[in-house]
Amino acid sequence: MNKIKYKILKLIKKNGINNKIDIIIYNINKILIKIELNNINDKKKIESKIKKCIYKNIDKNIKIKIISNLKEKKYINNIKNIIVIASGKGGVGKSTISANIALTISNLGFKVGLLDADIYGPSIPLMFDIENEKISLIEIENCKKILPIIKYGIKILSIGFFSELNKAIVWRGPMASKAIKQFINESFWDKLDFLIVDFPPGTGDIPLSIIQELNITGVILVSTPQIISLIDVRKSIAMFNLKQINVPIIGIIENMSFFSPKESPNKKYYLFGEEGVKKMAKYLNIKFLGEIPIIESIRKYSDFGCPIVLKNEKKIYYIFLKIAKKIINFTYINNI
Ligand SMILES: Nc1ncnc2c1ncn2[C@@H]1O[C@H](COP(=O)(O)OP(=O)(O)OP(=O)(O)O)[C@@H](O)[C@H]1O
Repeated sequence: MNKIKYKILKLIKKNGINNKIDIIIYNINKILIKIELNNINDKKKIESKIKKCIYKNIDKNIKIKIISNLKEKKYINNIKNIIVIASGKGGVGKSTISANIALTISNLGFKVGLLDADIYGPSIPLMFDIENEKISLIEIENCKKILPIIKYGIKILSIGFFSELNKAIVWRGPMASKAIKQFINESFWDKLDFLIVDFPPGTGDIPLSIIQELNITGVILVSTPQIISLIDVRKSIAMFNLKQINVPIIGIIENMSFFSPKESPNKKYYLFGEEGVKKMAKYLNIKFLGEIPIIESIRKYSDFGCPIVLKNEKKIYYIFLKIAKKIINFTYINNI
């Protein structure tokens, strides 16, 4: 047995696969190969190379099972891109940015869904004035599915629809990730080009277990320029970069960058510090996607249930348009 094991290891190395590998031979016809991967996307390619060389050089009737240290994430057929909007700290504008980006991408002609997965404070229903909407089910191929609510041309589901107002739900990691998974897999999104996910802030076990379940195309981080927010967002960056997680970071957005009073629009007051996110992005070699100033109407229209990009405020719309185009470009490059 050891002879065969050694032969297979040699063959695998000869085929240019240098990953750490362990081989268990049950009997001459059945082997298990454990392989250490850095990226789950390499699994299929390596698997087929290994199988090919064993079939060709040893025996084409051997049953080979290959397992890896990284878990394969579920791919959702009808959703082309899942974009997560995350932050280190709460209250930095993650939901505001999720809502406005979703609407801007939709305005460019894409089919967009918005999933409010922020179990700590789901605010999308308020921002879209759909707090009192009732969720309905639809039967598709003998299966009951949740029907997202359609508002301003996008499909929306929020964890807030399933919790009574003013009643806090005590979520645990597995419970939250199961609920989010159900939201994605057991809802009738139909075909989507983009599903924007407003993520719970931080690096606790809840965001972590959700990330492990989803096939995320890329993440966008949001931070204000103040030090306390930067410290927390760096923890989130480290989490997304973890070998076991390995979610591509599309870039970072600086929110509440500065304030310009109406009477002197060219003057900028850096209330939370100047260009903190921009500098950090450069230092960490992360793409800086744009800065959004503090503007009263952003807050006002969100509270009224109609995100600012739907209003005729060209300057703000162009800020979101530039960011949206960077996201779309990222997905084009990544989906090739
Ligand atoms: N650029 C901005 N200018 C003015 N107000 C803003 C801006 N960005 C966000 N806000 C306001 O700040 C508040 C917090 O924003 P938001 O709810 O989007 O943050 P969040 O990070 O999603 O918070 P949470 O983690 O609590 O869900 C909201 O009232 C929102 O309208």
